[in-house]
Amino acid sequence: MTNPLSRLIAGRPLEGAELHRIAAQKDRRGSFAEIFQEHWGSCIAPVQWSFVRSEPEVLRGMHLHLRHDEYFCCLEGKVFLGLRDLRGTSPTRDQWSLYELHGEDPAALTFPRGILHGWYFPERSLHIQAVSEAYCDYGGDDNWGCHWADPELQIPWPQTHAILSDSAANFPTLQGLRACLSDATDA
Ligand SMILES: Cc1cn([C@H]2C[C@H](O)[C@@H](COP(=O)(O)OP(=O)(O)O[C@H]3O[C@H](C)C(=O)[C@H](O)[C@H]3O)O2)c(=O)[nH]c1=O
Repeated sequence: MTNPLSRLIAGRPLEGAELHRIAAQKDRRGSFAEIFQEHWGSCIAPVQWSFVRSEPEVLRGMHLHLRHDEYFCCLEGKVFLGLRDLRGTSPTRDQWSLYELHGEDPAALTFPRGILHGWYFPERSLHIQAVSEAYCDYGGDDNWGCHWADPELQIPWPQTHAILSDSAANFPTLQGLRACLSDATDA
C-alpha cells in the first residue's frame, strides 16, 4: 500500500495560502521535524499555539476572521480542510480549495485573514494550529461563522453528516454571513 500524501485534492490554491512540506529527520531514536519556520516567509506571525484532539466525524468551523492569519498541521490521523476566499479584492475571490492532510505525511497549511475555513476529521486526530491574534482578543468580535453544508460554498466535502458544536450547527448560510459582515461594516 502506498503512503498517504498530504495535498490539495480539489479546487485551486487561494492567493496567500501555502502548503509547507515537513521533512522528518529519522534515526534509530525516532524522528525530528521542524513544524514552523520563519524562513518560510508565510503570511503568519503566530502569537498563540494550540493543540486540538478531535473524535471521528467532527467538523470544526467554518470560521472567518478578518484580522488574523492561521496555521494548521495534522500530527495524527487525517483531516479534510476546506477553504473559501471571501476577500473582496483577492485574485481568487469566491474560489475554494479542499485539502487532505495526514499525520503520516506532515505538512503545514498557512492562510491569511479573510478566508473562510473548516476542518473535518473522518477519524480520531490530533492537530496543532496557530493564530496571529490571540483568542482572548479576537473571540468576542472577530469570530464569524458559516454553515459547512451550505451548497453555495461549493466545497466537495467527502461526507454528508458531521458532529458540530451547538454554535456551528446554527451558523448562517454564506449569504447570511455576507449580510452579517455588511451590517458590521456599515455600523
Ligand atoms: C479557538 C479557541 C477556543 N478555545 C476554547 C473555547 C471553547 O471552550 C473550546 C472550543 O472552542 P470552539 O468551539 O470555538 O472551537 P472550534 O469551533 O472547534 O474552532 C476551531 O476550528 C475552527 C475552524 C477555527 O478556525 C478555530 O480557530 C478552531 O479552534 O475551546 C480556546 O480556549 N482557545 C482558542 O483559541
